[in-house]
Amino acid sequence: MTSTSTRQGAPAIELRGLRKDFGPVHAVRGLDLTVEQGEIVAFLGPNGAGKTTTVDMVLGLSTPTAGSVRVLGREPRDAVAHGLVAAVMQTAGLLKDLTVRETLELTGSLFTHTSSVDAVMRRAGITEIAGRRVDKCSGGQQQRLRFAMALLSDPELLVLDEPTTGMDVEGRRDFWSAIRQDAGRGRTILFATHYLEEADAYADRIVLVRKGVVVADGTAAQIKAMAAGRTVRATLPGASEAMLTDLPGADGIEIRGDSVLVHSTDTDAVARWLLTRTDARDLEIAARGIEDAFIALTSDHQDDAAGPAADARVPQTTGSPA
Ligand SMILES: Nc1ncnc2c1ncn2[C@@H]1O[C@H](COP(=O)(O)OP(=O)(O)OP(=O)(O)O)[C@@H](O)[C@H]1O
Repeated sequence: MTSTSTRQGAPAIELRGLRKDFGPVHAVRGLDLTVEQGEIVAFLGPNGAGKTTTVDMVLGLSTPTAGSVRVLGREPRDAVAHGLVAAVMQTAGLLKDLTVRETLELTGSLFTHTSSVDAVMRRAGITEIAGRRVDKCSGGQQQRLRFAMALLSDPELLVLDEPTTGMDVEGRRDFWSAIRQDAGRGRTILFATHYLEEADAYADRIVLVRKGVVVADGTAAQIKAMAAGRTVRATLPGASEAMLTDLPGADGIEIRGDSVLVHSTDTDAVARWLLTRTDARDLEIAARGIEDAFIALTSDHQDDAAGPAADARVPQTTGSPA
């Protein structure tokens, strides 16, 4: 990789107080994040959390309303111009009449320094489809072609924005296996995704965003630990929110007819309170699935002033994960 062009020791990405407004929409609301060189970071969050808006600013495609972005110690556009950063975007256009090899040769002709077309095809796992026309490639193969295009400049930082959206299970697995093998070479990778299991399987570190700010930052194990919790289900005739305002330790409460579901990390306290302070009966306590936990961490219940996101937050890591 072109390490001589990188500022020595500079973080791969440094975002400070980053904000982006689109008129009245506050898409990013004061986001701080440091990604060290060599880290593989998943940028995870629900629809509209601000992932793409942030990625666009990292790539110099848009400018912040406030705050700063540094990429490998440089302004984003400068880093991109030096070939230090490349992106794999779901929507990036491909010319459908060209073959895979022709696409890469054409892209390579735009750079002064490039890796060989054969080498990037090998690394992206598309050597066997070199002669195939782009419009005959599956969605997954097209994404691996975009990955190969991104590798041509041998970038220090690779940014992937929801790279596997719409791909089937096999396509996603092949895509990630190619990315993972390449990441072994020390490249920094930031990928935005909706898929918790992808973040879990492929990232050293998960940064969870919600409404334009970071709400959790840690290893997959740390995120899962903070997302851990259980659900208390009880029958409570005539249940209402007003009856449950003093309920201790609830991360979220759902009322469905005469049933109450309470998400909590201290389900003993919840159960005790329900049994002693209300007419609740038929209590069941069950572990939450990881998807439920993710929803709990990023749901609107987190808006409460003393919301559990603040309580459960994993200390922000500024270096590589242990
Ligand atoms: N160009 C724009 N003009 C107006 N609003 C925008 C624009 N781009 C994004 N937004 C809004 O900013 C917020 C953040 O959007 P963004 O696309 O960054 O979220 P995201 O986390 O990438 O979501 P998704 O997972 O759905 O792709 C959303 O409310 C979105 O509607």
